[in-house]
Amino acid sequence: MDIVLASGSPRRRELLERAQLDFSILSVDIDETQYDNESPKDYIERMVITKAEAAIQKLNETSNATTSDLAEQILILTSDTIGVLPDGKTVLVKPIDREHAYSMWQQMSDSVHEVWTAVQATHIQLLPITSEYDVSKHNASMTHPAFQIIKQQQITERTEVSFIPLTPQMMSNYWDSGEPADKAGGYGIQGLGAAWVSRINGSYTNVVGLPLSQTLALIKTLTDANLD
Ligand SMILES: Cc1cn([C@H]2C[C@H](O)[C@@H](COP(=O)(O)OP(=O)(O)OP(=O)(O)O)O2)c(=O)[nH]c1=O
Repeated sequence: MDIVLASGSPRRRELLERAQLDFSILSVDIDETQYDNESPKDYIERMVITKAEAAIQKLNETSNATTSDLAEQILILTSDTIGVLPDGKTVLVKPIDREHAYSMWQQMSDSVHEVWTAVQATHIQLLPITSEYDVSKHNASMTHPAFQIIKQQQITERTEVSFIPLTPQMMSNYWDSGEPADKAGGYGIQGLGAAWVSRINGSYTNVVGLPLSQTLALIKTLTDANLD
């Protein structure tokens, strides 16, 4: 079964490459706006499902054109990373601007927050589907192949991250580095952001965006269950 990492994140690609698996990349773009009163758990679970649905739609568009290039069975991996404050409700996402980053960092300064990464593995298979349609008012039907979900499974891994006290100068310098912009909570533990982290409790790769050993276990569960 082919593995497709449906992610535009270079961190996720680099982490999965460390497992020396064959996989390909499919970038998907979805609306990541949190609903009003949506819990962190509901939000992150919805994100990985929506990313998987977007990937299936993209593959189906491709399969209509070039079916022969695609494997008949694919395992799609989608992932989403958020920060969660100790109130258990406030979600830290990618900063939309400097002020947004500062307001998140003020709440994380000299405190502990959690980083949650959800991973969904979605096993899909190319199957014939029949669609009914109306040609010149005569009913007709057409069969064509499309990917359909055979099985899906999710995990969510949580890591505690402690931050040192942050000064306005530190925040200003860090924002100007450009590193925070595309990262949940506005920091990268794998980059300059490491200087702000005094301690972590849990998986490091989870903070970077893909809990590697847990993701590999998930892949194994789904592929073993479905391959001869
Ligand atoms: C906390 C933290 C997050 N991040 C990154 C991981 C994720 O790429 C990003 C959170 O945004 P996500 O929406 O989870 O992912 P993404 O938009 O980068 O990629 P995808 O196409 O898969 O949706 O923040 C770090 O790189 N380092 C960190 O320390």
